[in-house]
Amino acid sequence: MLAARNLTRRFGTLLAVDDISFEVEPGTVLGFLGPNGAGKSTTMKMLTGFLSPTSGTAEVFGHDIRRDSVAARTMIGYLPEGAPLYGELTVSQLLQFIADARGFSGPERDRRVADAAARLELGGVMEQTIETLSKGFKRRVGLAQAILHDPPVLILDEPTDGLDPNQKQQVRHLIREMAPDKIIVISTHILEEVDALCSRAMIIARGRLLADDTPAGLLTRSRYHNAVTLHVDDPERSASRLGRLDEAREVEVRNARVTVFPSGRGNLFQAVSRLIEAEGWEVQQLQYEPGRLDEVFRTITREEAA
Ligand SMILES: Nc1ncnc2c1ncn2[C@@H]1O[C@H](COP(=O)(O)OP(=O)(O)OP(=O)(O)O)[C@@H](O)[C@H]1O
Repeated sequence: MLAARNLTRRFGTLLAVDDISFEVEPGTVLGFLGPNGAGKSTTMKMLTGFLSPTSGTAEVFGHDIRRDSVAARTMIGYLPEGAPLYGELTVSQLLQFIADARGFSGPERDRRVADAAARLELGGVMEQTIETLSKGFKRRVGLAQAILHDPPVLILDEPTDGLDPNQKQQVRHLIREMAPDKIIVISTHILEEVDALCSRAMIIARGRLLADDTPAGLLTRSRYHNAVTLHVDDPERSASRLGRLDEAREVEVRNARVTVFPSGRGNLFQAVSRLIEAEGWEVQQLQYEPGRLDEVFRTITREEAA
């Protein structure tokens, strides 16, 4: 497994990462969420041995990243922020160089390079120098070098940053495909990505770990969790009627939409549906709300700031 043990990093007087600890098992895609400057990249750099912690450490399947660095790094594939690469090399040269550095030679080296290139669809740019590639292709070359040795742990700093919608889908598909037997840690600003990809999510702000849960668990913290939203012709009148339901705790009207919050008694969705039918309301849209991740994110990170 991958473990962070009291990871802490200072830059001068700035406490960028403040005593972060967690453990991750194979089969997990862990998403780091947080505002700009929260400490996500710094945490990832320390997990990969790229940056020394001020205190604390990380462990990869029992290998301490500080004391047993080579063994730990062998088990990690890392996509750094911005994917810094050697611009003057061609994609083929870079991947061969990485394969050499990872200890492969002969046909095995060629097979690894071909396989990583195929998985990231780099076939058309293999002989192009990296500095002439588009941002999305650079990102994909960065991903190819991270997965080339098929490591059990992947640390990917904003893996879909700069990719067009098709490429985003393709990279998410690749991550999902690799997920069952690996530990994958990604950082992202895209909340829908957490829902689509992650089995676990951590919210980090000001260097501190503020929430550690499944995406579904985070949604239960939303005030919209289990609420019902409807688009009706006369929202104010409907809202006042809906507010009298025993199943409703509170009603809110916003942008001509009525949201009814559950009291915890009975089934709110059924009660709202029955009322719509009984009253003969014209309803354009009726929606059950699992919860809103953007609201949970804002609430948790704002509470911290306050
Ligand atoms: N080498 C460095 N020297 C000084 N300060 C640094 C250094 N690296 C990072 N920081 C600071 O540490 C804090 C955390 O930065 P970090 O890059 O880890 O945030 P992040 O969560 O990855 O942000 P983003 O979402 O914008 O990528 C920021 O305030 C940043 O300016």
